[in-house]
Amino acid sequence: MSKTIVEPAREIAVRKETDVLVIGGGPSGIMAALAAAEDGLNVMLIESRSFVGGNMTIGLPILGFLGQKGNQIIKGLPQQFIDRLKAVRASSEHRPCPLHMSLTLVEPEAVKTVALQMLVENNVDVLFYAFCVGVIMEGDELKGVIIESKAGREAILAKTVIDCSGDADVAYRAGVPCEYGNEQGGVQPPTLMFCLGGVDTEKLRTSIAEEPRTYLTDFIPAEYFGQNNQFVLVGMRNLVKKAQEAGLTLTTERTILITGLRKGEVWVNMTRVNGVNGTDPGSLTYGEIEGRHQIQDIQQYLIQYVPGFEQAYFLKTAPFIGIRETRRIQGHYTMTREDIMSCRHFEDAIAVASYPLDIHHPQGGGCTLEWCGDCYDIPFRSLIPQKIKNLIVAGRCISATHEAMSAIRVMAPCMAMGEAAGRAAKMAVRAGVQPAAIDVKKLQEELLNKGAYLRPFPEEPVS
Ligand SMILES: Cc1cc2nc3c(=O)[nH]c(=O)nc-3n(C[C@H](O)[C@H](O)[C@H](O)COP(=O)(O)OP(=O)(O)OC[C@H]3O[C@@H](n4cnc5c(N)ncnc54)[C@H](O)[C@@H]3O)c2cc1C
Repeated sequence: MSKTIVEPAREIAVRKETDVLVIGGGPSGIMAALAAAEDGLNVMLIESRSFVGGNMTIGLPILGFLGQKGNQIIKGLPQQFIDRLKAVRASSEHRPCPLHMSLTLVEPEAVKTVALQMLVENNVDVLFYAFCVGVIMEGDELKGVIIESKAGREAILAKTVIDCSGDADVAYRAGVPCEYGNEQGGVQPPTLMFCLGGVDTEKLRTSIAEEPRTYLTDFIPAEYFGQNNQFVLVGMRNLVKKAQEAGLTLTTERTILITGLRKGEVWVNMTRVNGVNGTDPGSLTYGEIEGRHQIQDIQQYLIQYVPGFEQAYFLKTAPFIGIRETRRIQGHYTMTREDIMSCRHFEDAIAVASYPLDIHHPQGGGCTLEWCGDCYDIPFRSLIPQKIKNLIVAGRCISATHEAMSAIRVMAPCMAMGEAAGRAAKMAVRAGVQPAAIDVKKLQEELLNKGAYLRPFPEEPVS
């Protein structure tokens, strides 16, 4: 056992008592707080950084608004958020994409501003610069959390807590059984995103459309690039190989580029740091150091080998390294690969998703993708943790296997889960019952009334 010390017990101030407390202001947390606050409950959102948005601020397109058949499957509050972004020209349309089903390009700085505006307008009490580090329990009931900040250690008490930390921080500390990674404990590697300016994206896309044999892309047919100037490019494996043979250190097999909303800007999703544990600061620091180190060769590769990058220059890195996977809770139901591949319906569906299984291998530089051909439901039971009361979990750390998580983790479904969790928390507080005991039919009715999408029920019985 490593060396330990005993920290003396001490009295700490209760900073706030609230109805609903949301931990984490990423895609799921923003929607959870907005939904919970909709008709007047006291809602607080704690975020460790100085802005909301989570991974929506690291230069990624939002994936998953459209399903594999092209229909829009994420609506409701997430769509209202996109509409607000569109009003300030900070979001694209939901563009169909043969690989990702759809991509919605958003401007990271506007995400921070617009999401915060919406939270403030809805009277959500947002607290930045505060880390949730512990829980307050009475038996198996979660009564609140402990936060640490410049102000020291303080308590927040809440009737219902929603864990949207991505890492299941609250659930884990409360004693909810959690899993980490695949059967060998391997997690999908993180990526430090970065952005280049001065890219001739017109030249890039026309080169692919006109010379598909030279610029080979994965899954997405070359003609697609001839159609529009906002796209995600995955592939050019031959060029990556060539650059590696010429001595550049590239840790991924594929070129992954995302056009920004601003002319000439391209976000690069190509650093990979295998073995990083996103719940350990030492490991995260290693990820940041190694991620930054990798950028130099990737930039050189793009300038030397990829058309349109000849005049490219470095603009910025994302505000933090993007963590794909850490803990997942064990809930009342654990979503599996089979649920996704069989497009499964659930009686207690609270969101519909369609994104494929997409596993960046924990070792090596490869990736596996598998499509089910349509949509699958996310059941409410996967948001309800085992053993602990007063807690709902939303976002990438819900109860799902390593494989199923690789599909439900993209941001549009995370937002839809957040909305459902917020509405469920509101119902639980109003009725004075546990989240697990709310009437899920009423939750589904409210979701539909508020514009969310749920699939019509099939004729045959479902579980
Ligand atoms: C490199 C990379 C590429 C990806 N590509 C895409 C893509 O192209 N499109 C797509 O849709 N999805 C993509 N994803 C997946 C997606 O971004 C995430 O799965 C999704 O953002 C998860 O949402 P979330 O709300 O669960 O968590 P997050 O977005 O991680 O948000 C969690 C928030 O909680 C805060 N927080 C965490 N712990 C605490 C704490 N203890 N106290 C206080 N605050 C806390 C964090 O600061 C953060 O703001 C990618 C992920 C990565 C890492």
